[in-house]
Amino acid sequence: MKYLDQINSPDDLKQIPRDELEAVAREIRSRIIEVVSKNGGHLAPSLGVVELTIALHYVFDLPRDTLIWDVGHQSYAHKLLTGRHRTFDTLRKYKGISGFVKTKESPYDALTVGHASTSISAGLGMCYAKMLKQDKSNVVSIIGDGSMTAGLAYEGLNHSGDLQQKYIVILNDNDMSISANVGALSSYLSRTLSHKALQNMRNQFGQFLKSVPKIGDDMYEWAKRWEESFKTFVTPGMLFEAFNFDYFGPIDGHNLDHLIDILTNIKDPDSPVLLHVTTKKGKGYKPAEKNPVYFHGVGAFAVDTGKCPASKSSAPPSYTSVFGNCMIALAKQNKCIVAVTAAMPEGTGLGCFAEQFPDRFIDVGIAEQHAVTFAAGLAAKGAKPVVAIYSTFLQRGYDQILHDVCIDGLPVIFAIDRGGIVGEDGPTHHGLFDFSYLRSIPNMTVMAPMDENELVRMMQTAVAHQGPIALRYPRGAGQGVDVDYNAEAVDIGKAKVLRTGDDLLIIGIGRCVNDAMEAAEQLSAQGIESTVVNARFVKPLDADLILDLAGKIKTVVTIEEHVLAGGFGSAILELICDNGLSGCRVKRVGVNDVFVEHGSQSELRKDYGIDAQAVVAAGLTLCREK
Ligand SMILES: Cc1ncc(C[n+]2csc(CCOP(=O)(O)OP(=O)(O)O)c2C)c(N)n1
Ligand SMILES: CC(=O)[C@@H](O)[C@H](O)COP(=O)(O)O
Ligand SMILES: [Mg+2]
Repeated sequence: MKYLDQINSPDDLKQIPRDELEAVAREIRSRIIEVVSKNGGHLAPSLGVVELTIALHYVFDLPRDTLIWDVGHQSYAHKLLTGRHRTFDTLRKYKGISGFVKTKESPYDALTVGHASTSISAGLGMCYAKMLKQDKSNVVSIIGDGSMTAGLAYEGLNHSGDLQQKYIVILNDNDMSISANVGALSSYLSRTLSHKALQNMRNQFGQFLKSVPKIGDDMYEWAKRWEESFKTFVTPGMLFEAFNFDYFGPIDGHNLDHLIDILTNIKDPDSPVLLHVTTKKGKGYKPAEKNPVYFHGVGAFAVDTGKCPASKSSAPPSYTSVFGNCMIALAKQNKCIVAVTAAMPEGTGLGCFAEQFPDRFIDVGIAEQHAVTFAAGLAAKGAKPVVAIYSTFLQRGYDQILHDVCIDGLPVIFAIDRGGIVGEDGPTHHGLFDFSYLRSIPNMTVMAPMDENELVRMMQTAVAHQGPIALRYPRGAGQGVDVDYNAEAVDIGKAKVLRTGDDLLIIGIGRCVNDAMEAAEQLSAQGIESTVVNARFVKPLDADLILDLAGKIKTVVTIEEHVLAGGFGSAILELICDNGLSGCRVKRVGVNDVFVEHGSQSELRKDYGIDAQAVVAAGLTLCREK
């Protein structure tokens, strides 16, 4: 590619004549579409910021100046301009480059991101650290309108206005989150001239007014009020002006010349500046422009049609789709059921629910803390809220779960999707900590289904339960079992023996129960007969059953798609130890004390040892030591 082949850093970009940058943008779009059509990824967000990315790399002195991309899912152009054009084919692939901004990957990646709305707080911190070192280089955070719905963003804005650091925030407003954006963020009508000279003239005029004897101050205040009311009327940047940011915009985020001029004007600010740019999500690829929701995060697709290969009809339904169908069935029976999502209606399978029960479907935006406490309020007044939030994003609402739901034991259901290894999104998105962060909270019940039919049964259990309860299930296809949406509930704290054998006890939780069964078959072929238990509950454990079996068999293997620290296996160890079961030896299969990288779920499960082979190895070791 004529331009990308010669760009290994932003300095190379600066050598390109300004009137050829549009051609660079075309090449970048073509490269992004080419690779994402094969690897999958966040196409629409990245296509929407191609010009903005070029302008930022053209104006600022990277990596001395610091760019912080919020979420980082829109960073493909940034990667292509910072030496990753030749490795871009490995995007999101196992041991390839990440689909998000990642400090380990490049000196141009200032912060590892993936969870939304962190860029303002982190950027302010970087500003302050630079100030302490008399480092006058710029810090620029780029945050989307969807990510501006999170409270954390306002905490950062509020503090920025107080610290008055030399800081630039760019609001990339494409009027979309993953779905249509929610919340009161107003659409912006006009723009404020940003030219520094005009800003200087404004300041000089103010000084002149103040200098007029006797009436100067009053005239200045009057002029100031007039300007504020004009700006408030014409460019409602008042939200940001209230945070002591100088607001500029909104400007066309696809007009390269305009962007370069304005960024040049606002560079090296004397106080916090917010530049509001409007962009089109999916810009430059018609299917993505037409359907930015679908192309927000997409699998492999045919470039000419924009169509993804039809999923094999034989593929089992996803846990997510079964959850969505189950919610509709339950809501028909129970008028109290209300679904709450944090900006992920499609991802959590609630799209159809929202259509059928619009009054009982609430999307709070990217506001997981609010979602949980809002649900606590719903429950406190008789509703039966189902909070559907991915495991990794629910981490953001931990205190709200503990403080606002569990202390009072309010009947909130947590439908925790993406539990376990999620695959290509990598370490910022794997849901590997929820057993630990939930089971330590009094009044909380934690369960995980072994298959999609058991998910339905556990949802029945959850709706009937009069207290906080969480069920956690994985990303992707189910086990291919029949699903009975009228199946009866499972009894809380009761496990199920799936297979008997005297040589080894294998206890699995969630989808890992299937690995346990596979391992038992492999061990049987080697003369080792196992009892396999589907634990169903992380809390409360089926203590009587587990202690009885472990006391008899003495060799135990646990398996979970979760970190070992504080997870399901730890709970089994605590139970066995606390009950003085002597001579009982336990091996836990789970994720060691590391962050799991990105790749396919199957590659990662194999690489991190969360599979039948790992159970077989642990079982053989224990039995040989008998
Ligand atoms: C804390 C958190 N919640 C939810 C998500 C899922 N998520 C990723 S991108 C996104 C929408 C972001 O919208 P915006 O900031 O406007 O960026 P755009 O995709 O429009 O460029 C959401 C909800 C996340 N990454 N982090
Ligand atoms: C960027 C982001 O956080 C989301 O788009 C996330 O990647 C969605 O994950 P799923 O693809 O599992 O719904
Ligand atoms: Mg957006």
